[in-house]
Amino acid sequence: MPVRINPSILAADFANFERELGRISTADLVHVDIMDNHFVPNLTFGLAMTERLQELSAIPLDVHLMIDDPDRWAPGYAELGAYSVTFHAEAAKDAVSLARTLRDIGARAGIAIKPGTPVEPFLELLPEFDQVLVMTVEPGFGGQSFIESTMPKLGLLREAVTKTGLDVWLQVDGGITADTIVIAAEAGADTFVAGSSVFRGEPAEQIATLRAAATAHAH
Ligand SMILES: O=C(CO)[C@@H](O)[C@H](O)COP(=O)(O)O
Ligand SMILES: [Fe+2]
Repeated sequence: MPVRINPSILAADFANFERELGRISTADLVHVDIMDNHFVPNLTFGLAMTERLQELSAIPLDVHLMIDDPDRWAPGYAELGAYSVTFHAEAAKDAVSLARTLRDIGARAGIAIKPGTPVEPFLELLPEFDQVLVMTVEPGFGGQSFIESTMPKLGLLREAVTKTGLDVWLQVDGGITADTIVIAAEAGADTFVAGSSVFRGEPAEQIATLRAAATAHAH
């Protein structure tokens, strides 16, 4: 199964995004964390900065919205050209309707769940989404430790995706390193977000290491 490695620019130098994007050119997508200091206790940036990243980036954008009222804001990220737009189930008023809007605009539609949110209610909704993001840390900050107790959710998702034959990517985000990526790949993930572990070292080397480990253990 193909795997995808998506570095999170939350761990990059915010004053040098153009240079930082150049350091991750071997990645599949660039993960862009949008935080509003309401849904999570941290603040990053919004539409204007993302629009500029879309212009600068040679690889597609994987937008992760950690914001209240995604029903209002998410379509704007699809309209600016983001390849994938993922919003949180806990914040959305009508997740299915929002996913349909995102797809109509031309983006892949993703739904994210926090570590404490059960996955079962979403299994029958899988045809409505292109990606499910199982958060492996509490959303809000980079550099946290991987929460392994989230892994059974991936098992359920992988089983449902295999059974239905749908093209739904299963993403993990938070605390992904060369060690934890093996656990997540074995559990069923195929799309991996990594911030600190990519930007802390030499990004091209880190991306290659993560890709090799995930490929060796993916389903
Ligand atoms: O969404 C988030 C955090 O809420 C992430 O995308 C982080 O940016 C991942 O950072 P690391 O855990 O890999 O440092
Ligand atoms: Fe993220």
